[in-house]
Amino acid sequence: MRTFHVGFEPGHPLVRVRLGAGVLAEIGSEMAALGLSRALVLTTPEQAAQGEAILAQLGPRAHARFSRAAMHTPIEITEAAIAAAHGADCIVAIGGGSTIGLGKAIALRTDLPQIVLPTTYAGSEATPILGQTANGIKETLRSPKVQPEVILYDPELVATLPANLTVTSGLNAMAHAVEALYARDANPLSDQLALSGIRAFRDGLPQVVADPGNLDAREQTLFGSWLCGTVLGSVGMALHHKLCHTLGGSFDLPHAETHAILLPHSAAYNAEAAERELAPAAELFGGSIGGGLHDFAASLNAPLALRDIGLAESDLDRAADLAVKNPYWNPRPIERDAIRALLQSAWQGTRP
Ligand SMILES: NC(=O)c1ccc[n+]([C@@H]2O[C@H](COP(=O)([O-])OP(=O)(O)OC[C@H]3O[C@@H](n4cnc5c(N)ncnc54)[C@H](O)[C@@H]3O)[C@@H](O)[C@H]2O)c1
Ligand SMILES: O=C(O)CCC(=O)CC(=O)O
Repeated sequence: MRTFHVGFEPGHPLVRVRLGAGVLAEIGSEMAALGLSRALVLTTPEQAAQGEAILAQLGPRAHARFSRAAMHTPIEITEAAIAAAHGADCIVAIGGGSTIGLGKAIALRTDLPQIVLPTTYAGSEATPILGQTANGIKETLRSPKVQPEVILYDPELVATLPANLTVTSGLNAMAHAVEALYARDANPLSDQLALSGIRAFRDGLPQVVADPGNLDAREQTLFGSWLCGTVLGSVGMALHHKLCHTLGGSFDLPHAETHAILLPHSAAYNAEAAERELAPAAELFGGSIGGGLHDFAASLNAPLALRDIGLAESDLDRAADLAVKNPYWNPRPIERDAIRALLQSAWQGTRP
């Protein structure tokens, strides 16, 4: 089992990270080390039984369970969770980005410390970023208040992740790292974190798909998730994340699948403008970043086409309009016709 403490910017809290099979059993000792004794345990409805098991594990250190976490952190659910948090002195979140997002939203408003146990590869646990939705509009903020204090990565928790979510969630994590390579504020440390994260998934994902219970490979991919989440939290994102937020927010497309489908296309869009920055990643996928990522995703049976996850072809014009509406930095200029062509290609699932 590995334990380390990391902090990147002045004013941001030091994060305690533990990684290894069996670390799930350490929630109580982590609470004790922080002087905490009344945990609010968070899950989605689908993972309520896992939350119940944690309540039993924590015994007198358990305060209550709230199992209504939902994608994109709707504000009404946060308000209900804050009511359930009354009397608690910490949050224990077990789940993917949705559950961790709810913990962050509560922490933003209450300052309760967070102990998180990720069960997907999305990487939210490693960032000071919170996306939340009010009146159908999703907004993203950055604050040291939302960064979880303790992350417990237990490979046994991702071993139950269904094959499709294993693959799409892994590609979601890789997307953070690919965009970090050409970020305007990239630096030598973020480059190394990003490349190590991409490599961890390039090597580990095929192994966990072939053998979901392979705990060594699950640990390698969880470590990749921490690397990719950490770069997401450290440098700015560009075209790929903006497109995913547009498609997720305005067309209600599922988060991880949308990332998985768009990644080869957004990487290809930027391939020439960021040739030098992307070169080490392209090398990991046979020399072509867009085509190589497409082949990698196809080899893992990832969804490849937006038409297969609910986007209508008639939505592509509006999606392109929305994607170019608010200008943002990207290595290649954001041009409406080129974005429309990218979306067409991603809708059809064509190899870029
Ligand atoms: N703020 C950030 O830094 C950040 C980073 C990445 C993602 N996100 C946010 O996270 C959300 C998406 O998170 P996600 O992709 O992890 O999905 P999720 O948390 O919504 O989980 C998807 C489904 O899989 C289930 N699940 C999770 N782990 C499981 C497991 N091990 N076994 C069986 N079922 C399991 C969940 O209960 C849920 O039903 C989005 O809202 C996204 O915006 C935020
Ligand atoms: O919660 C969000 O949507 C913000 C974090 C983010 O951009 C990561 C992602 O899209 O995977």
